[in-house]
Amino acid sequence: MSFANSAIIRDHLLLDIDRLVRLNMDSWTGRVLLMEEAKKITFQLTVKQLMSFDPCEWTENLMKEYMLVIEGFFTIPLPIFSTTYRRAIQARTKVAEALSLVVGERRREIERGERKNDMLAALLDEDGGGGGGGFSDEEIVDFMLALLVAGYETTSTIMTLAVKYLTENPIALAQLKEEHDEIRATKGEKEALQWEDYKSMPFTQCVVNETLRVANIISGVFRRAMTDVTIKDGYTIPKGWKVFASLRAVHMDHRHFKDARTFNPWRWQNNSGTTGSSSVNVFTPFGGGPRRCPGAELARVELSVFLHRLVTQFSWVAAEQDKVIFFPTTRTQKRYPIIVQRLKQVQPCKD
Ligand code: HEM
Repeated sequence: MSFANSAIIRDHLLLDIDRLVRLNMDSWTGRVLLMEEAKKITFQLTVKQLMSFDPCEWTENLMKEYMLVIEGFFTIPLPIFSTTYRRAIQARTKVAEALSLVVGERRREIERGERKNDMLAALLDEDGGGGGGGFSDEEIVDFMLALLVAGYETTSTIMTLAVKYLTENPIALAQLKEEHDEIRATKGEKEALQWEDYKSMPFTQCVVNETLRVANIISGVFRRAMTDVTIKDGYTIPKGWKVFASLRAVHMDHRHFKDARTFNPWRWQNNSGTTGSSSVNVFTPFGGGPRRCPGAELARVELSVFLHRLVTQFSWVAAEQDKVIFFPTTRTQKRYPIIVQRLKQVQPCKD
C-alpha cells in the first residue's frame, strides 16, 4: 500500500504539513527545545495523515501515552525490574484502546456512507474491496502504531540535526535562507507553500541529503540471506545467515564521500554527492530494495517545509553547547535548546 507517494503528498499532505508547522511555530518565543518541538510537529502530522485529526486535547493525551511507549523501547524488557518498561506496556494498551475506538467509529461512518481521505480510510478500503481477506481492527491498530513509531523519531531527529548543522555552518545557512526568502517574496507571509515551491528548492535538497548522510538516523538494516550470496573480494554469506548492513559505515567512507565527516551540502550539487565513480548506490539513508522506507519522500517534504518556515520567520542561536550521540539512537544530548527571535516581516512597497 502506497501511503505517501508524490501525488498524495502534493494533493493532500503538503497543505497540512505547512499549516501544522506554522501553527506550532506561532507559539515559539525565547528559548525553544528544538527536539521537543520537532517531535510535537511530526506526531501531529502523522496523526493527521493517519486519521485526519487536527491537534486537540485528544491528540495531546494520545501523545503523552505514546511517549511512554517509546521510552519503553530502550529499557530491559523485564516488567519486574523496569518501571519504565511496565509503564510502556500499560501505555501501549491505552493507546491501542484509543485507536480501536477510532477504528470502530470510522466503520460506523462508512456504514452511513461517509468517507474520509486518509490512511485509515485506505486500510478500511483494503478490508472491504481488496479481496485480500481484509484487516481486523487489531491489525489496523497495530499498523497505525507501527507507522506512528516509524515516522516520529526519525523525522523529528532529522529536523533537529539539520538545524544544528546549519547553525554551525553559517555560509550554508545563509544560502538556504536566500533560497527560501526568494520563494516567500512571491507570496504573502501566511500564504501556503505549493508543490512547485517545494520543487524549486535545489539547495534545500542538498541540505536534506547531507543531513541524512551525516546524521545516519538509522545506522543500518538487517537482512537474512535467502541463498548463498557471494560479495566483493570472494566472501560468501551462507544461506540463512543474518547480516547487519551498516549504512553509516558507507556514508562515512571517504572513498565515497570526500572529507566524509564534514557537513558539506555543496557536495550534492553534482547530484550523486559521491567522490568515486562506482555505479553502486552508496547513499541509502532510507534503506533499499522492496523494504525501502515508504515514508522517504514524505520525510523529505516535511523537513523542507520545516526549514522554509524556520528560516523565513526566525533567526536563532544555540542556547548552549549540545552534542550528537549515536547510541542507542541518534539524538542530541540536551534536545538542542535554541534562542529564537521572530523576524520582522518586510511589507511590499505601496505606490
Ligand atoms: C528522516 C526520516 C526517515 C528515515 C531516515 C527513515 C529510514 C528508514 C529505514 C532505513 C528503513 C528500513 C528500510 C530497509 O529495511 O531497507 C525504514 C523503514 C520504514 N519506514 Fe522509514 N524513515 C524515515 C521516515 C519515515 C516516515 C515519515 C514514515 C511514515 C510515516 C516511515 C515509515 C517506514 C515504514 C513503514 C518502514 C518499514 C518498511 C518495511 O519494512 O517494509 N519512515 N525507514
